[in-house]
Amino acid sequence: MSSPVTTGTSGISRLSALGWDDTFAAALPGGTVPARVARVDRGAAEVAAADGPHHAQYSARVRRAAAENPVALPCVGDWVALRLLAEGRYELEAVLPRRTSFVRGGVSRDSRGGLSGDGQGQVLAANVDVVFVAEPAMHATDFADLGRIERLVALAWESGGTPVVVITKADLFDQGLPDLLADVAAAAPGVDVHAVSVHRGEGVETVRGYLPPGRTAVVLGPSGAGKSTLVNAMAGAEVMVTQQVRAGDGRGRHTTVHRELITLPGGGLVIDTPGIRRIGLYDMSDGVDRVFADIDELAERCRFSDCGHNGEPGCAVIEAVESGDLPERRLASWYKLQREAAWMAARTDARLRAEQTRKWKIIHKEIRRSNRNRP
Ligand SMILES: Nc1nc2c(ncn2[C@@H]2O[C@H](COP(=O)(O)OP(=O)(O)OP(=O)(O)O)[C@@H](O)[C@H]2O)c(=O)[nH]1
Ligand SMILES: [Zn+2]
Repeated sequence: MSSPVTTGTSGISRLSALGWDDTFAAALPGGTVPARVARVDRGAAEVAAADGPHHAQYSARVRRAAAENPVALPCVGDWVALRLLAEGRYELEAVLPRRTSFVRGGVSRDSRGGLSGDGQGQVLAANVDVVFVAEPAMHATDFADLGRIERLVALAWESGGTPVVVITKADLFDQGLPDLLADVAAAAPGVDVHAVSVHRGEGVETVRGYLPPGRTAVVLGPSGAGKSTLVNAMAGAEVMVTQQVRAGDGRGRHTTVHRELITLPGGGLVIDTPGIRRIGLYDMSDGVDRVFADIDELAERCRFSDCGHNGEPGCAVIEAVESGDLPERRLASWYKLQREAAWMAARTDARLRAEQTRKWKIIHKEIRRSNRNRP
């Protein structure tokens, strides 16, 4: 019997161009066809399947699961199982297990790479392989911000994807570029770093090389970093709306309103959603450890295993700062991200929250008592 769910060879190659592979195939329920989510609406998704684009309503099961935990909601980049209801009418029956995901709030990745946590997380993008962290060599009157790179690289690791730092607008900073690249490499150990000037056509091919057919990327970075310009250059066409920098303050503006899963001509995909554009710092404690692997390594030589590198005796990290081996800026950045990560965790972890409330009550009591005892 020929079923409507058969996918021919040309369909398979179209699917693999979208990132489909054996791992996803193994998770596909019987009697369904695979598709990738290109955009989500309330209760429905625009998807790309082997035979083209479809509009698919969420099944009752998907809606129930999402009501319980929003992480179960389909998001851009998800691979999903479609069931044919009637000629041309599909239902989105299941979200296939995500390989990577950008989650905002409340949820973190467990040791097996799955998602855990009891907070109200929201998945911003899924199954992203490469995370380009775009930072302009120079932007208005500011130089590249190493702290922002560290933050976004940590976020990239946390997603499960592979970060690649792209220093954009290299043409604006010829002189300092070698030093800058060395600083960036030190700020993101184990991460590839490239300089790009789209205006001069330099470095674009190198970055393009990370996106063969079927690989999916996001580009993170501040507004005006040149993200859209870079994607358009990689595409060889205008696939993203770029913003002319406003006269006067030299800053770009958010203008991208369009499809959210972009297939580059010649292969590779780019996810660009409003959420990904606004991504800041969410749950990222693992990511912080990884981006500060050098500090982690030094910390093994601290006298106390739980050393906070904050004036404890025998602290190898402080010693490294004093001897000049570790830039002081980097330790300051570590403090800051560590605090933020702890705060994010505290905010979303009910148990920890209760414990902190208790702690604060005790502290407040102490304060009140010491105030009372004041002469
Ligand atoms: N000098 C120089 N300017 C660039 C380069 N690439 C991009 N720009 C300029 O930077 C400005 C912002 O570029 P966009 O690509 O719109 O930046 P974006 O990161 O997508 O910005 P948002 O959409 O606001 O997030 C534009 O005026 C670009 O022409 C480059 O290689 N060199
Ligand atoms: Zn220490």
